[in-house]
Amino acid sequence: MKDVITVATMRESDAHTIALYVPSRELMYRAAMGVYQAVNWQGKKVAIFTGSGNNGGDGYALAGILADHSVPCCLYQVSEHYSEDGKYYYDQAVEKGVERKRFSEGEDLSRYDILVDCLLGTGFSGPVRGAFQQAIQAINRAKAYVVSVDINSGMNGDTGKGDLVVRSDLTVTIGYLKAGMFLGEAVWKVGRLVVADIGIRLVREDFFLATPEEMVFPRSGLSLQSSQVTMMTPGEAESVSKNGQTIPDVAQEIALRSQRLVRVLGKHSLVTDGYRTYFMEEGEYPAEIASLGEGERKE
Ligand SMILES: NC(=O)C1=CN([C@@H]2O[C@H](COP(=O)(O)OP(=O)(O)OC[C@H]3O[C@@H](n4cnc5c(N)ncnc54)[C@H](OP(=O)(O)O)[C@@H]3O)[C@@H](O)[C@H]2O)[C@@H](O)CC1
Ligand SMILES: [K+]
Repeated sequence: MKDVITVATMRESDAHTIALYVPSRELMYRAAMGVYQAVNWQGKKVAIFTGSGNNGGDGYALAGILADHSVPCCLYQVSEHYSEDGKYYYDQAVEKGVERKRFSEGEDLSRYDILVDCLLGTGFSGPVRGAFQQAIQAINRAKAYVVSVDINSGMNGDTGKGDLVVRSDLTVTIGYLKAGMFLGEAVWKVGRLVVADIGIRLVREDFFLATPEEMVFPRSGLSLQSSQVTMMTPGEAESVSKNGQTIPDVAQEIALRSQRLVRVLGKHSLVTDGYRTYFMEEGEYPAEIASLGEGERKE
């Protein structure tokens, strides 16, 4: 069972960890090292796309690590701005002789085997702006293997939504899984998903990724094996959402009011009793669980 968290929890946990335990620069290095360790880079031509925040900073730190391991890479900068830690690792990458380019539309990316997406992370909000749009389109058009760092750029980490989102072959999420990656269309934008543990102290637990056997509901005493399950589609949950509620918010509210489990169907179904909320891990499920609640779909 793994924690799945909201962007707010991730950002608070980052800040808490930085304030009390680990300097932010060290966390950024660990994030980049986590990405480095998740991919076989040897013999590959690599381009790293960087934005203006700390997600871009992860990319600069990765460029330095790749240079240390004699893996050639080119930085494509989509913004002229840097975070403080990002600038530190950018300067290091420059010192190490990493090639750099300002990204421009129509860039030929066909020579690269791996594209790394460090454009936008948990600081992203609203529709994708400016040159970031062209960069995301260029990454999605390319034939190369795409690695997204932390969150696929353009995706809202809480809802999984986004009009223009990087499609990755691999997403290395930093610290903890983010809820948006399991909701709606997002699951089809994320290829393989791995977590880079960088020693973030979690300030609270939100949701969990679990097998059906691991899903227990101590506060309500309800059980997935019982018949007390209301089934909903994501569209049905969204249709009753109010005041910006996300799908987990809606499901939790309905579960608490009805004192039943609510299961929102999807590649990773969400199951909640209002107190504990799980996303189902992929896998073969026993027939009685797979068919649970049929005929009980919410109208
Ligand atoms: N120390 C830590 O906490 C650690 C954080 N880590 C990493 O940092 C990431 C979070 O970094 P972050 O907070 O700097 O935000 P991030 O996602 O890079 O981007 C923000 C920038 O994007 C821009 N922007 C926003 N919306 C936009 C839009 N719609 N369209 C276009 N641009 C838009 C906005 O620019 P502005 O418009 O304000 O100039 C802003 O500057 C996190 O995901 C993880 O990867 C790890 O290294 C571990 C340690
Ligand atoms: K990203």
